[in-house]
Amino acid sequence: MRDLVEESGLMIEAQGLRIARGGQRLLDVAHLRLGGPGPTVILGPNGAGKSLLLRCLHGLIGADVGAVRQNGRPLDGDERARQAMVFQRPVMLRRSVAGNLDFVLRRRGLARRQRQDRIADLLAEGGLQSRGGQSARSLSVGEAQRLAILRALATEPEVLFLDEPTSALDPGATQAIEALVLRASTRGVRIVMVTHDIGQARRLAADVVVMMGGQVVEQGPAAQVLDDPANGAVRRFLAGELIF
Ligand SMILES: Nc1ncnc2c1ncn2[C@@H]1O[C@H](COP(=O)(O)OP(=O)(O)OP(=O)(O)O)[C@@H](O)[C@H]1O
Repeated sequence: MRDLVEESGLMIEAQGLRIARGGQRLLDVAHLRLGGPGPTVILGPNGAGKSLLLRCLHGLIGADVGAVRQNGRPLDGDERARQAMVFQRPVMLRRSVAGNLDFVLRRRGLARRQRQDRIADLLAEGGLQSRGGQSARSLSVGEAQRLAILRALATEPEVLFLDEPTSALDPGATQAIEALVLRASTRGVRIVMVTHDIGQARRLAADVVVMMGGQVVEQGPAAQVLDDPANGAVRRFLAGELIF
């Protein structure tokens, strides 16, 4: 397997992560390193543990045992501040579209003029130039997801976790999100994205992690994992068989 660490400044590493509830193993990840320059896509069927893993990597939930390290350091406040996360169904603040971005920029301590410039840039980046004054809660689902990503990008994260950001979207809205994510990746934001859409993994991923039954069953460069997986269950999943 290619060593992903050498290619990027930022490396996230999970070691011996285990979560069990009611005697059932939900997550059991022996070792995972995320550090390549392009997007990493975490792929797998429903209930595979993809969201749990993402939440652990972002420090939202702690594993029963095991640890997440970023750049060799425990995931403390300073390290977490370098991360942002966008959820499947983002919650918008009860403010305008611009107000949602302004909220984040204020917390970063930007002066009014700087905030205005940055908001204009972000709205243009997300194709929401004409929506700045509109209530964020009145946006379409696709527009709201774009705003959620812009709001995350407004924190200037080094790593952006995305949990199935296009699962409720049609192809056009999905394309707009994927373009936004790829531009962020090109600018150097480390993308780690969960999906169960194999086509999306093919379109976006530089590296792929496949999860099943709470475990990482395959990981590596996208072409290798998607076209020539070693694991039989992964082969069947990628071939479109119903895996559960
Ligand atoms: N707080 C919890 N308590 C008990 N079980 C949980 C909890 N959170 C998640 N689970 C269970 O852990 C398993 C993995 O859930 P997870 O949401 O990570 O799956 P997933 O791969 O993201 O699936 P999907 O694609 O459907 O979102 C599921 O069986 C889920 O019911």
